[in-house]
Amino acid sequence: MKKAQDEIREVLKLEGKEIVDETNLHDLKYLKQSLGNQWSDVKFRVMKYHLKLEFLSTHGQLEETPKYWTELESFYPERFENSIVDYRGNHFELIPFGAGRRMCPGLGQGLINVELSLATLHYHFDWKLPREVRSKDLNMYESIGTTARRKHDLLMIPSIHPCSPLKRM
Ligand code: HEM
Repeated sequence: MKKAQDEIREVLKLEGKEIVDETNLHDLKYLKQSLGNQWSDVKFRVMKYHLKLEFLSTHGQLEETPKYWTELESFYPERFENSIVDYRGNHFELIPFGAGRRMCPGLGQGLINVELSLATLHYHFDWKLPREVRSKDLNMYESIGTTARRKHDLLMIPSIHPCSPLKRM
């Protein structure tokens, strides 16, 4: 998370901006790499807003293809760093949008939604687990379904980062 936040905050600082928009997304390389490892359904409350984000996972696919990927049980976005494999249906090792004639026509829109939301949340807030929860004790089971969701909600506590204009509100 820290690595993704540093990347976003650096990109916006260079541009003299305080809000992430679509033009920044192509510079967020680490964030994009980490999406391949994301799963879940995140609900949270920031000030008076109740928000819900859903992430789709490639975890199941990674698990099924141990000969193509290493460290399958780890959150390891760097695995995509020098990889020619993309998610656009050209490489069957990673097909979060499917492949072929029936692949997802909403790929572009879907990605922008996920990247923009995630980049915004990373830019404006630091996220911590509640004090009594240790990351190694988190239950990472997924529920069964078309998409891979967390079986148990993940509760995180946001605090506004000094670079965010929300700090001045
Ligand atoms: C991150 C977001 C998304 C992911 C991961 C995703 C993933 C997928 C997958 C895996 C399929 C099945 C492809 C296959 O059968 O080979 C699919 C199909 C489809 N998706 Fe998405 N999708 C996303 C967002 C969207 C959005 C935003 C839209 C519409 C605006 C959309 C519309 C569709 C439609 C209409 C199909 C059926 C295509 C067909 O059967 O010909 N998807 N999607």
